[in-house]
Amino acid sequence: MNNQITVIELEHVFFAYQKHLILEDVSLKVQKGEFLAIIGPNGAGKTTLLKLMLGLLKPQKGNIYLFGKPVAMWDKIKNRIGYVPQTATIDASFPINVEEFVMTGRYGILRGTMRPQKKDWQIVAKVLEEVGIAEIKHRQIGELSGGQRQKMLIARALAGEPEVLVLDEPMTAIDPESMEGIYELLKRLHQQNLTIITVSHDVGVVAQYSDNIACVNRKVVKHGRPEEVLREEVLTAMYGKEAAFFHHGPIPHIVVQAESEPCFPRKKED
Ligand SMILES: Nc1ncnc2c1ncn2[C@@H]1O[C@H](COP(=O)(O)OP(=O)(O)OP(=O)(O)O)[C@@H](O)[C@H]1O
Repeated sequence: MNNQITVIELEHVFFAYQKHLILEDVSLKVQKGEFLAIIGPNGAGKTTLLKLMLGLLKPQKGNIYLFGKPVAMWDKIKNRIGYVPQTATIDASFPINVEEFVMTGRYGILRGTMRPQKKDWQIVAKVLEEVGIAEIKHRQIGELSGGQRQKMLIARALAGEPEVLVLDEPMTAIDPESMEGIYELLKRLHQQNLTIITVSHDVGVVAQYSDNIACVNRKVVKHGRPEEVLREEVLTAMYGKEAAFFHHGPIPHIVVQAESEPCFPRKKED
C-alpha cells in the first residue's frame, strides 16, 4: 500500500435491528488502496457492517467516517463508492439490455445532465470489456446466466468510476472459471489503486488477493494480514469445530462450512 489515507473509519459502532444487537463495539479503518476481505459465519453481521459503511443503515452508537466526513455530509460523496449487493433486485422483464443496465451505474453522476453523453458510453464500453461481458452488451437483462448477471452488477458498480468498490459475496452463482476471472479483475483494479472491500465465504481464496482480513462475528474478532488472521485457533473460535482446515504452504487453504452457525449466543427467538 502506497499511502495512508483513511477512506472509511468506524469508531466503537453498535448496531441492533429492533432489540437484537448485531454489531457490538466495532472499530475498523480501511486505507486508500487497501483490499480488505470480511469473513465470518452466516448471520455474523457482515452485510450489516457493509450497509453501515455505505450509510444505508445508521448505528445506534458510535461514529462512521467516509473520506473523513461524518454521515451527515455523505450525500455528495456517496458516488465515490460502488456497491455490488448480495441480493440485487432486478426486474428481469424490464426491457433494457446489459449496456443500458450498466449505464444506470452512472446515474448518480449524471444528475442534472440527464442523458448519457458520448464519454459516458465510452466509460461503459471500457467497463464491459474489463469485466468480460462486452460480447453480450446487447442482450436483454432477463436472458443472462447467474454468472453473467453477477458480472453485469460488478460492471454497473464500476461504471460510476468509484474510488472504493464494496462487494457482498460477489461470487454467489458464479462458476469456478468465471470466479477466478472476477478475482483476477479485482486484483487488476486493486493494482490500479482502487480500494476494495469484499465479504466472502471463500476464506482460502481471499487470502491470496487481500491485504487484510477482518473476521466478523458480532465483533471484529481479528483484523490484520492474512497470515496473522487465518490461523486455526482464530477460525475455530469464529466458525466452531465444523470448520475444516487443509494446510498447504504458509497460508492454510481453508474450507469453512457456509452453513455454520454464529458462535455468539443468540436468544431462541432469533
Ligand atoms: N432487516 C433486518 N431486520 C431484522 N434482522 C435482520 C435484518 N437484516 C438482517 N437481520 C439479521 O441480522 C443478523 C446479521 O445479518 P447479516 O445479513 O448482516 O449477516 P451476514 O454475516 O451478512 O450473514 P450471511 O453470511 O448469511 O449473509 C442475522 O441474524 C439476520 O437475520
